[in-house]
Amino acid sequence: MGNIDVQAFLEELYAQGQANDAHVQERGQKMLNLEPETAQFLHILLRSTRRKHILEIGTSNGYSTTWLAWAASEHGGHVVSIDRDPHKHELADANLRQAGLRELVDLKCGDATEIIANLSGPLDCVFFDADRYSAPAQVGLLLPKLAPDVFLLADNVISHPDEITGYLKTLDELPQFEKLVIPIGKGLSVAYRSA
Ligand SMILES: C[S@@+](CC[C@H](N)C(=O)[O-])C[C@H]1O[C@@H](n2cnc3c(N)ncnc32)[C@H](O)[C@@H]1O
Repeated sequence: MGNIDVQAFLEELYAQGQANDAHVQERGQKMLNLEPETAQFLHILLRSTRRKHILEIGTSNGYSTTWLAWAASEHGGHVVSIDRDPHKHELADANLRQAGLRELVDLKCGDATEIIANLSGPLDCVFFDADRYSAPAQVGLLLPKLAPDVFLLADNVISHPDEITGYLKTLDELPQFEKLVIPIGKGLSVAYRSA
């Protein structure tokens, strides 16, 4: 991972994202980074449970991806992260290089549902942070690719309750999963199935 101070890098990257989002008008140009406390919670969760095969849907400029890859780096894991925006894909590439974590991340550029259809498993953690309307179909495609012991995580439960309803309903149809919503940041849905 090199000698970089990843925590300091992440603080700077978050500040850059906030500054960008304050001045750009178009939503597609905003970075919409995860709240730092949510990102840190994911980092602790993934590190402590030694997640090795992590999928992130919604890379943006790589802020949350860096947190996930940093967690994975502790125990030989890796991350696949998807975003359809080529400019953000390039930013994430540069940011992960700067963080010294690029080799742990497979960045994929394109529509998440299409990419997921061709992805191989097993995955032991999926983090949904993109187009919430597509998430139910993505869960369906991912089910056969999930490890027996797996987390399904999704942000924006409190901030976008209407948009995330379909995803939460889909989770309700999966009785093997224990679920809760943590009121951290914009509201994090945590679903866990044990082996
Ligand atoms: C909220 S941002 C992700 C923020 C990022 N996880 C972070 O914390 O730094 C959502 C991202 O999802 C991407 N996105 C939205 N819908 C998508 C889709 N259907 N397929 C691929 N990417 C998508 C957008 O381009 C955007 O960069």
